[in-house]
Amino acid sequence: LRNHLPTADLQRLDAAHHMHPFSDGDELNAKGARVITSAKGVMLTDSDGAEMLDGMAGLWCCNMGHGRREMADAAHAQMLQLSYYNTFFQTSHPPVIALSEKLAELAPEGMNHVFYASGGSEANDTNIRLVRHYWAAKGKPGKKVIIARKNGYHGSTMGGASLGGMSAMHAQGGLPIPDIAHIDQPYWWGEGGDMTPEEFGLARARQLEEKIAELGEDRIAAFIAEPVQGAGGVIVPPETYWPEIQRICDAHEILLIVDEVITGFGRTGTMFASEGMGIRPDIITVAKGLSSGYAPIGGSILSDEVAETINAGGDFNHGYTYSGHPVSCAVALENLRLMVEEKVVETVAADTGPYLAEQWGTLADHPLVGQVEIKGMMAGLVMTPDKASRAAFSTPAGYVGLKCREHCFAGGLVMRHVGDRMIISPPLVITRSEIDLLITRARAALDATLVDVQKRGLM
Ligand SMILES: Cc1ncc(COP(=O)(O)O)c(CNc2cccc(C(=O)O)c2)c1O
Repeated sequence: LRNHLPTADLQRLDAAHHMHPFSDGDELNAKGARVITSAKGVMLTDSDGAEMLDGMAGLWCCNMGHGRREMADAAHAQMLQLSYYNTFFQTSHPPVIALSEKLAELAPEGMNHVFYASGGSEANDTNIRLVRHYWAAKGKPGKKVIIARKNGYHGSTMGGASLGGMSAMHAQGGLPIPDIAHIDQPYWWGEGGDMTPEEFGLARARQLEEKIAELGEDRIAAFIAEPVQGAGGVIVPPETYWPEIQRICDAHEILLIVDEVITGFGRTGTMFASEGMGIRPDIITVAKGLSSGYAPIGGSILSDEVAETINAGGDFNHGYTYSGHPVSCAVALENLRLMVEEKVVETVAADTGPYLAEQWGTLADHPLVGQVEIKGMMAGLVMTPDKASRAAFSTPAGYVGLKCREHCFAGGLVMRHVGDRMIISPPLVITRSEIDLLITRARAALDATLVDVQKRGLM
């Protein structure tokens, strides 16, 4: 597995044979990738033996932390028992049955059926086809349009990337696919102007009602949104936003898809963010924290009404080879068992989440920081040259963010940048002392970035 090659050799082979996601290949290959070789708890180790605090839980997914032996044992046992069988052709297997039963137990009331995928993008592709099939089964085949939001993120398949509102993704591959519409995001700091957050939240939610009227309710199938935008930069919507979205979905015959790929399984301090934010989904997209990243798995948790309509609608001609993969299901089941047994979500809600909020909040006094936002254990801050005017830096978006990210890595912390916002989403098992380490390293990176910014005369 090439675990013990020197870094330079690993980087050379990586550059020669591996195409990376979301990367500028030549730039990365000239520099050489950072090679992560092992991880334990919240700590990563790279091929030079350098240790880093994994402030991003991998990619928002390692909720239970890295290197849990119980997960390896669950995978090993299942591989020996039944390493693969499909769930097509009227077959099933105990791991997918047990996981589905567990998800029905953990999901919000009245959501008792799961369709599986290998990740969040595939699950959202399922959702596009499923909601269109749902309305056809209801005798309203014209209801095809799905409304989503600019700067939302729903994956990188043709469907997922089309639902997403990232223009750089749409520019490659002729996206979005037909019958996908976007409204603005509820990002007050960047787009709120002179409105109060409360006014802004209502205004942005009402764009949904305006879009429904513009396109015609008889053409709209669903609205999809993340409770809190993740890859968009941890955008926590104003309090007024979601109740208004819910009112609009209730008032008009459209399904509500809540994409909880990031926010699901404890990330915001409740098992699902929907519960904590009073949202009543018809479909919940899940992935990431479902298995804590130990094995690829995603899915769509359906309301009873949606499931019953699909089940009564004849053949639903959709599915994947690895829908309900037995090893992924066994690993996910063990992940959820550990999460519940160790009361991880309760601890996030009552102890480490509030502590992280308190410590993350101290960064608001840093000269570079405009606003800090946090929901459970996903947090963001925006860097600005002028807090009062909420100005952006004159450099291209992301220039200052990239500087800060490099200072983080140099200081032993993985913190993500989205534009000039810095974001964290640590493993939910992070302790108070590890939070202290995270904050110390984040502040040091902000200090070093401030020096860079002042040297360049950016503030
Ligand atoms: C809300 C949401 N929905 C769907 C997906 C797609 O899941 P898959 O990747 O498993 O197909 C995601 C994934 N989120 C994601 C994936 C890759 C990178 C980053 C980033 O923040 O840089 C975020 C996501 O955050």
